[in-house]
Amino acid sequence: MSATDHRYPQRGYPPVHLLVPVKPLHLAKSRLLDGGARHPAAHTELVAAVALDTVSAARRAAGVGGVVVITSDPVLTAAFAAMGVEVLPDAPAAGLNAALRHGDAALRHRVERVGALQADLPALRPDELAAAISAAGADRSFCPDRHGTGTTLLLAEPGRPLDPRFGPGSADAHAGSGAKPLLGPWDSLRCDVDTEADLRAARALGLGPRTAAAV
Ligand SMILES: Nc1nc2c(ncn2[C@@H]2O[C@H](COP(=O)(O)OP(=O)(O)OP(=O)(O)O)[C@@H](O)[C@H]2O)c(=O)[nH]1
Ligand SMILES: C=C(OP(=O)(O)O)C(=O)O
Repeated sequence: MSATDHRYPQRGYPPVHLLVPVKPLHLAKSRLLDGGARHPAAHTELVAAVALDTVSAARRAAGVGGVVVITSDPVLTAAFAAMGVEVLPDAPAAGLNAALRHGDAALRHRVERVGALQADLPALRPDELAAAISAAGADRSFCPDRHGTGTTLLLAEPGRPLDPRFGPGSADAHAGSGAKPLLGPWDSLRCDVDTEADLRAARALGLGPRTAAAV
């Protein structure tokens, strides 16, 4: 679909509803925990703070019609509900892409466009997410992480399935699925946090308030 798609001549493109999957806190971000730098309780607090900052920033981005978290973690479910964020349980509990496909199916009958955003973007700036969504137009698109191998954002074409291909080498997998790479100067959108080095990079960009307090 081209950026001048005739279906959206006057009002621009439909807003995207972003699915944000998060593992149960005690299982999430094991590579950060393996660094041994913090106590398990501090680790879960940090992972929760990162997810909350990510979602909070995403909700404030132009072009985002809503954010729906996919998780079975009870602490996260309560925290997001308190923020007024819709939460879907993790089904069929068969990994990240299965959870996203399930969320896509749950949403697509009631929204025009679905996307997926990683939950580990603690420096995310709403203006950078908005700029990436704008650059996507109505095309199936993805934003590679700062290493160029992973994916932080995937946008389906309006009315089309998300067809997520997250996992090792997902940037190539998404490009191979016909998605357009979004390669603008959006450091905060590209800085997902898997390791202590990633966390330092995010800190240099400026952490969200909950993450800043947790580190
Ligand atoms: N709901 C849900 N989210 C998942 C699942 N697997 C991964 N995620 C989330 O998807 C995002 C990307 O996953 P990774 O970057 O590999 O994060 P992770 O699995 O927590 O990290 P590692 O343990 O270090 O591999 C993270 O926010 C995870 O919490 C899953 O099976 N269900
Ligand atoms: C699952 C992914 O995240 P990460 O590479 O951070 O594990 C991905 O980028 O597809």
